[in-house]
Amino acid sequence: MGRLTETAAADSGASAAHSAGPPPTPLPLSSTSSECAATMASSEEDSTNGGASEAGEEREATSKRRRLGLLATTWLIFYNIAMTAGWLVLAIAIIRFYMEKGTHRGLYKSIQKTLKFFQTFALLEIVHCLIGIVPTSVLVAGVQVSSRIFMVWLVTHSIKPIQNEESVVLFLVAWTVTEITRYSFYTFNLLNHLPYFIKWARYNFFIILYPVGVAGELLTIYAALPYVKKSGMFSLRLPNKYNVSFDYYYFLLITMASYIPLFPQLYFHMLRQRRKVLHGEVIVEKDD
Ligand SMILES: CCCCCCCCCCCCC/C=C/C(=O)SCCNC(=O)CCNC(=O)[C@H](O)C(C)(C)COP(=O)(O)OP(=O)(O)OC[C@H]1O[C@@H](n2cnc3c(N)ncnc32)[C@H](O)[C@@H]1OP(=O)(O)O
Repeated sequence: MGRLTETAAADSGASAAHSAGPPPTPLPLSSTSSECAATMASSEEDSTNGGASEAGEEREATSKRRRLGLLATTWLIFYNIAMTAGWLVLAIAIIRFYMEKGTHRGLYKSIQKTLKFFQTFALLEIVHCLIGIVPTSVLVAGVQVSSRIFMVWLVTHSIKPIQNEESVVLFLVAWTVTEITRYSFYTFNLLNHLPYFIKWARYNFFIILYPVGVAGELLTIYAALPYVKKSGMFSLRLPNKYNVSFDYYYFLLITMASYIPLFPQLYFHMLRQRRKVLHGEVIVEKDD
């Protein structure tokens, strides 16, 4: 797979573009996501810019909403509120479990239904990109969501003996904090009332949480390997009527290896988003 995104950041041009009014943002929502070649300008400048910046932001937000359409905006607000609530419920359940039991053993079992429901619901994020109501690249969202779905259903749900591993707690906590921040960011952003600390959290927490979450995922898959090898689960041995063989053990090894090229791309994508949103850089992104 080639690079997920390519970025040309123009630091100096950004502030000039902003002081002249709303930046020349094309219509990321009107182009198809597979094209996903969009020039995106920042939605906020340094707070030092004061009223002019706020007026520019207001105009940009209004024109963005108009482009998005009432139906899509209403749906996204509903979706983001539901997801924020879902991950909040999960956070409360995790904290309560620890306070009552004082151990992580049994935690996964007690929260698994909520986790499975809301993480599976997140498949809609790929649909949002495909139909063009959010400007995220299908590829970026696809890798992010599918790796989570894979972890939930094909690893943690399917391989019961690993459910009490500490590494499961690691990715659970990283995902939960990330998603509460991310979905509340989208919600407030759509409502045009985004508190700065949520924006700050959205584009800073991931710096630590992404590596923590990925470490948790990789350690969990690693812990699953002996069970998969012993049980031969999800594997197809020859001879069989289809004349194909599949070994889930090697599939897991390949999946672990695929984090090496894929994770840095997601991480650098987020670093670019951070520069765009928090520091006002103009970013040109395109899919391969
Ligand atoms: C079959 C097996 C496959 C296995 C594959 C294995 C390989 C996997 C390797 C990598 C594995 C990663 C696993 C993940 C682990 C974790 O999550 S750990 C916890 C920490 N995680 C994070 O911090 C996640 C960070 N990632 C994300 O936030 C997203 O997933 C993202 C897709 C990368 C985000 O990208 P993007 O959407 O481009 O960034 P934003 O800045 O948030 O949004 C851009 C614009 O889009 C608008 N938008 C997006 N979604 C919505 C929405 N739901 N509602 C409204 N608006 C939305 C957003 O407002 C932005 O708009 P503009 O302001 O106009 O730019």
